[in-house]
Amino acid sequence: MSESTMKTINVEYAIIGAGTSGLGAYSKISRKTDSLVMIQDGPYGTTCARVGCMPSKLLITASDYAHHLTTSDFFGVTSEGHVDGRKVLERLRRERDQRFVANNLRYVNKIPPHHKLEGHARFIGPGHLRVGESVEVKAEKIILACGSRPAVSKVFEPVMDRVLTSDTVFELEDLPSSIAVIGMGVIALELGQALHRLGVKTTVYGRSGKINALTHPDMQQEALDILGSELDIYPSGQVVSTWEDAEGAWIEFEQSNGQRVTKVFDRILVATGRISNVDQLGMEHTGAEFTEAGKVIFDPQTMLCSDYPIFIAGDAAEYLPVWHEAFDEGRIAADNALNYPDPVPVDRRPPLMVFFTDPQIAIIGQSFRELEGLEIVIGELPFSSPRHVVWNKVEGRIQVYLDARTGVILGAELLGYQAEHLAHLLALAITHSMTAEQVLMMPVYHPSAEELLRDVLIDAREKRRVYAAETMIHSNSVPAYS
Ligand SMILES: Cc1cc2nc3c(=O)[nH]c(=O)nc-3n(C[C@H](O)[C@H](O)[C@H](O)COP(=O)(O)OP(=O)(O)OC[C@H]3O[C@@H](n4cnc5c(N)ncnc54)[C@H](O)[C@@H]3O)c2cc1C
Ligand SMILES: NC(=O)c1ccc[n+]([C@@H]2O[C@H](COP(=O)([O-])OP(=O)(O)OC[C@H]3O[C@@H](n4cnc5c(N)ncnc54)[C@H](O)[C@@H]3O)[C@@H](O)[C@H]2O)c1
Repeated sequence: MSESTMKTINVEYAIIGAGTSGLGAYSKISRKTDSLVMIQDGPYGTTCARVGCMPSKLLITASDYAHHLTTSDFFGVTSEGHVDGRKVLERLRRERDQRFVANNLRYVNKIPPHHKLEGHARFIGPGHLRVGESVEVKAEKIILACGSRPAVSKVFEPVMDRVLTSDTVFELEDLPSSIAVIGMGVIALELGQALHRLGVKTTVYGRSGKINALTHPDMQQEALDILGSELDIYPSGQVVSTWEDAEGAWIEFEQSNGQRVTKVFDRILVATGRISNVDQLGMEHTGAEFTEAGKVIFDPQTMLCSDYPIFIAGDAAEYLPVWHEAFDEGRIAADNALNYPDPVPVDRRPPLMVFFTDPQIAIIGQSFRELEGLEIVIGELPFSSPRHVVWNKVEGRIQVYLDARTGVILGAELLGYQAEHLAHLLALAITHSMTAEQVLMMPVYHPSAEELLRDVLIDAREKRRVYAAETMIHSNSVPAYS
């Protein structure tokens, strides 16, 4: 492409990526100026709606129905039925495309054409982007909202025809007969359990032996025990080789005890984490600063990358790669791009994450690992209330971490049926630095799952009293928490 045929666009703001974070940034900046462009490589619609949160939850809901077919006998309700894999996947894509993706596209379609540019953006100099082969963008301030992609290691190269990731699994015409799920993170457990419940012969291969989102060893072990009682799990080891023949894709897995297991599968779902797309932006041309691991240095309170007029948001930042954080970060980045060179730091919300497994896993605020060794008490109970007994869903555990001196709730780890709801109540309490006593003032209906929250806070309160007596701390002493 000669220089003369190259089109150059000069704008004040460029946003790379039209996902949740990029659109969040766009909605703020476009209210203030017309001098902006949002560059999108690949289909519009966002990772969340197309290949992330929404299709995965649609699959999980179908699997819940399948699971009821096999568990309703307990209630004296005999049910018969079978899973039609094609229909499950057709309905998933229909709901996804007609509701979630369509909603997003309606918004994107309303964006004026001169604010949108399609193609792969990469830096060729500070503030200077090449988009595809024929367009250049010169921008004073740039927001990196380019998301992430699934990591697939080289060991799977011989079986790539049978490898799926979260980008491709929802496009299957029919459910596979068997699947190896590689990884024991959130995607592996959510999709692995859903596929298993839909009748796919599923084997999960982990690496560390732990479900690392939970950090208390008892919580990790209980989660593994419960999920392992339903799923075929090899929790620790590594895939040492793969090959394909007429039977399918073979996996040779070396367990941490040195024993090797070899199995054949129709498909392999690789869910071993995601890599930020920032590595494909040519950041070396920007002058930005990097960590030793090669990650762009940024301030999570402003999303500003060092002192350059570059901001980062969403999964690209690899900070808190969940939807509500991508949404927040897009807005924080936009506000600070608008304020540049005077960024305004914001207090981030307490961390919150939910695994939509059964039982669910939820982590709020500071984890046990972060608090270990500090003056805390742990309220702890099995995840059971009269309501859970009624549901016949009594597996799991809840732990709530209190500042031992002040009683302020600092964090919690949950493993239990519909833990998401208690997790949100705890998130509210943590956001407002509430004490267990303050939460215990609210009315709690009987019989409700919230009775479990009340009871675990009473347990924490009692433990705090014992702690105070043992350490002679008066419960109204100077707060350690501020
Ligand atoms: C299977 C799955 C399930 C999930 N479930 C949940 C859930 O239940 N709850 C939850 O909170 N989170 C969930 N997440 C995470 C959530 O989807 C992400 O945190 C969120 O979508 C990230 O948004 P984003 O804007 O950072 O990135 P994206 O939405 O991925 O947007 C980035 C965009 O940038 C484009 N792009 C990349 N490079 C370039 C370039 N060089 N030039 C131009 N454009 C570029 C990409 O094509 C993409 O469209 C899930 C993720 C997955 C994969
Ligand atoms: N409910 C939700 O909020 C939700 C659901 C799905 C995805 N997501 C987002 O998507 C992101 C990606 O999810 P993910 O599950 O891919 O990543 P993850 O980081 O949660 O889990 C990856 C897992 O793979 C393991 N692993 C890595 N390399 C391995 C190997 N070679 N062999 C075996 N195991 C290996 C890791 O130990 C880890 O347990 C998450 O960070 C999450 O934020 C969120």
